Amino acid sequence: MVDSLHSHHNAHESMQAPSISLKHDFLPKADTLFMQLKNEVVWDERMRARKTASFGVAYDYSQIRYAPNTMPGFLQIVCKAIENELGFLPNNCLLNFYTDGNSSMGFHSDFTGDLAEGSGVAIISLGSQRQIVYRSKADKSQEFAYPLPPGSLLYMSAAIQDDWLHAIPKEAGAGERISMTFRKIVP
Ligand SMILES: O=C(O)CCC(=O)C(=O)O
Ligand SMILES: [Fe+2]
Repeated sequence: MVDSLHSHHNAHESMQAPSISLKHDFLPKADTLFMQLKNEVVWDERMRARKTASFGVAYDYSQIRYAPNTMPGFLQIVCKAIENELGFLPNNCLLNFYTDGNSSMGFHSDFTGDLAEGSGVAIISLGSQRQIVYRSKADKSQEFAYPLPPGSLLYMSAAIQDDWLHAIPKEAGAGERISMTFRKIVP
């Protein structure tokens, strides 16, 4: 099922929800992939708030440079599934490992200047369910929260980043979560 909410670019836009799309049960066997990534990935610990890893083309993210890294076959399959669903083939997958409910990501917008024309950011969630919260840049009081169950696919167009910040807030009691963020980067 796809929940797609389209904002109308008018004066009341801040009252509209962000035009993300969220598809539940996109990825089968989310638990298996979670365990495989958790155990087999060489996690980068340069960041304080969470562990990360990058596959595919080199990528600069959050002031950290990730070297090019071969995309393993099982991630190439996920990239193909995303191409089927969203119409672009990602060439980078950045993983975020939130070890517990204290791991978080503060409000930010993703840089879109290096994304291929017509593509945005796709996020597959694995492990413990967390919420993503969108906050309107025009009216900070406007916030919209969406639960991200394991196996779900969230898509944000590049344009959403102009009008909205997003965050993964701390959540007491949450367990381990891995998010897989996919981009088609133009070198
Ligand atoms: O972990 C998530 O679902 C959000 C990731 C994110 O916003 C990012 O990597 O920029
Ligand atoms: Fe982000």
